[in-house]
Amino acid sequence: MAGQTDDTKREGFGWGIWATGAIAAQFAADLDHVPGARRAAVCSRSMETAQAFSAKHGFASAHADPDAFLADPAVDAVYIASPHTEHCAQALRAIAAGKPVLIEKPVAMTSVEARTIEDAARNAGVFAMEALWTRFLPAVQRAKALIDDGAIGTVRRAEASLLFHRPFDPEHRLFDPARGGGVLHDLGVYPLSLATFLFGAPALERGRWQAAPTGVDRAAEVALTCGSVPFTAKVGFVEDPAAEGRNDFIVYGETGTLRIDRHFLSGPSLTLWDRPLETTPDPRGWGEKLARRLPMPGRTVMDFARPSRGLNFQAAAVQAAIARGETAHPAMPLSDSAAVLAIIEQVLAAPPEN
Ligand SMILES: NC(=O)C1=CN([C@@H]2O[C@H](COP(=O)(O)OP(=O)(O)OC[C@H]3O[C@@H](n4cnc5c(N)ncnc54)[C@H](OP(=O)(O)O)[C@@H]3O)[C@@H](O)[C@H]2O)C=CC1
Ligand SMILES: O=C1OC[C@@H](O)[C@H](O)[C@H]1O
Repeated sequence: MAGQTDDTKREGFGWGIWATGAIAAQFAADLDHVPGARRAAVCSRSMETAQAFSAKHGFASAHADPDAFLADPAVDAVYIASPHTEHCAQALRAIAAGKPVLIEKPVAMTSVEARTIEDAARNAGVFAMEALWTRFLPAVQRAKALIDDGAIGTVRRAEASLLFHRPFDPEHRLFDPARGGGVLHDLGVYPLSLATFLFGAPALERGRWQAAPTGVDRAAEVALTCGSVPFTAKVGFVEDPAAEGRNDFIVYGETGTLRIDRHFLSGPSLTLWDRPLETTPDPRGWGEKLARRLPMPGRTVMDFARPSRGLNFQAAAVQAAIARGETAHPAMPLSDSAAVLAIIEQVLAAPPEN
């Protein structure tokens, strides 16, 4: 262990971060926007890396031994930011040590693993949640309230896309089977989980996918019924930047239409139309970009600009749930995480189409 935590100076809620990659750095930065949060400790596979990350982001201590990290009394909760394949084992280890856990998405590789984490947390009386930050964004919370309050009438159907420019690279975790590569686990969880949150439990109607040269899924289309709402999602890692998707989430109601705008996973804004539409304008077009700045009859744009990436809202929700003595968050229960992984398993059980 490097660094010292002076017990007399420990105030607030101490976060420990397990892993030091890209999202770990963004979470560490977003802790600036979490009231009461304190940067307690970092754990890496290498002490040198842990110390460098700790120094850069202002953590109190650095660890290369997970047992010492999990025994650190300054850590009130652990944020797991490793590749998907590590999530389940690390979460179970943290729970066994009595540390609440916020586990990056996907919470695990399989629905069975997700349920194992859920059972372990419940039995130990320790908090656990998938870090599906999108559910906690103010724009998404507002979208749910609008839908539930009937602002667009009965929901007829919904659709979403997330196609990101990610050229094939066999070394990258996204394409590496050993590190949980594949678009459904990486991006697919966003639309599937959000549809589950907004409309209800998912049931698979149809699914298809294409494989990357490493065998993992690089594109997929999924049709679900969530609650009673038909929902379709397209996800992909695309070679050509021009092939990126609309990356928005559209809810078609009987009296209105609501769009969580591009890129919906970070909830930058909402657009509400006061009438039912069969489609909405493509957010990538210049006309649409201009239209969003101008007042338009029958159309309201709600802006949710913020200084953070948006990981802070889930962290604040976790702190509050732990303060209430909960072992799960009502807005993101692990049963939903398991249900989404079960859908992904059903889709990938069929052979790829290429
Ligand atoms: N919420 C969001 O917006 C995002 C979430 N994610 C999720 O976060 C997780 C991590 O993604 P990301 O940060 O992009 O990944 P990175 O590859 O950038 O970082 C992963 C880190 O995990 C640690 N690690 C532990 N075991 C391994 C291993 N076997 N191989 C490689 N690294 C390992 C490493 O830290 P060390 O060397 O210190 O041990 C590494 O730096 C994923 O599950 C992903 O789905 C990712 C991006 C955005
Ligand atoms: O969670 C994520 O969101 C943003 C993507 O770029 C990244 O691949 C994914 O892990």
